[in-house]
Amino acid sequence: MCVGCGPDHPTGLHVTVTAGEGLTVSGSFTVTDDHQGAPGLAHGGILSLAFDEVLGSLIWLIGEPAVTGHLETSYRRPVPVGTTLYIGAAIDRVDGRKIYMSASGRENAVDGPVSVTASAVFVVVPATHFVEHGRAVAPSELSEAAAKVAEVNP
Ligand SMILES: CCCCCCCC/C=C\CCCCCCCC(=O)SCCNC(=O)CCNC(=O)[C@H](O)C(C)(C)COP(=O)(O)OP(=O)(O)OC[C@H]1O[C@@H](n2cnc3c(N)ncnc32)[C@H](O)[C@@H]1OP(=O)(O)O
Repeated sequence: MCVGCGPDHPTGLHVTVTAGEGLTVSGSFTVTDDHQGAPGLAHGGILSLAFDEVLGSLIWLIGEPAVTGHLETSYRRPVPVGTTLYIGAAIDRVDGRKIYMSASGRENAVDGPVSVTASAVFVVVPATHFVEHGRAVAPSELSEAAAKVAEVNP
């Protein structure tokens, strides 16, 4: 039910992400009428969510839970409704619990014009973070997340 990536989420972004070489991922997000801000254009906050999602996917490669500490987004070109953004993201460096990441989103092709760039600091947290701070979740929700780590990075 993740609003960024959950395939069954009725109003989510349905971002898809694939692991790449090294500590990289690539994702895509198609902007629909549900994501409009100004007439005909994507809302910047929605684009920021798509980037948070793709950047957040990098933590599956590390296998440690982490949360977004800081996310900075630069909007370089307007993104029309109907665009598919191809988002490439990478871990640039790790400093203690801090994971520095960056990403760029290109319009309608992996080599299309750059529309949005972002950088982020994710902070590694213990798995208990989600239990202590989240609403009560079924054990199956956490075990599904743990299984995803094993699947992506055996
Ligand atoms: C049985 C297995 C179960 C596995 C379960 C896995 C489930 C995972 C499922 C799916 C995950 C993928 C989903 C991705 C979704 C997208 C990501 C999101 O939307 S996350 C939500 C939004 N973000 C928050 O809600 C954070 C809220 N903030 C906090 O919780 C804390 O402030 C936190 C953890 C970020 C830091 O708090 P502190 O007390 O733990 O850590 P301190 O000691 O303050 O900082 C540690 C280091 O980090 C730096 N730091 C802290 N906050 C920072 C910030 N905001 N920006 C930059 N650096 C920061 C500090 O300067 C410090 O650095 P120095 O070690 O001194 O060098």
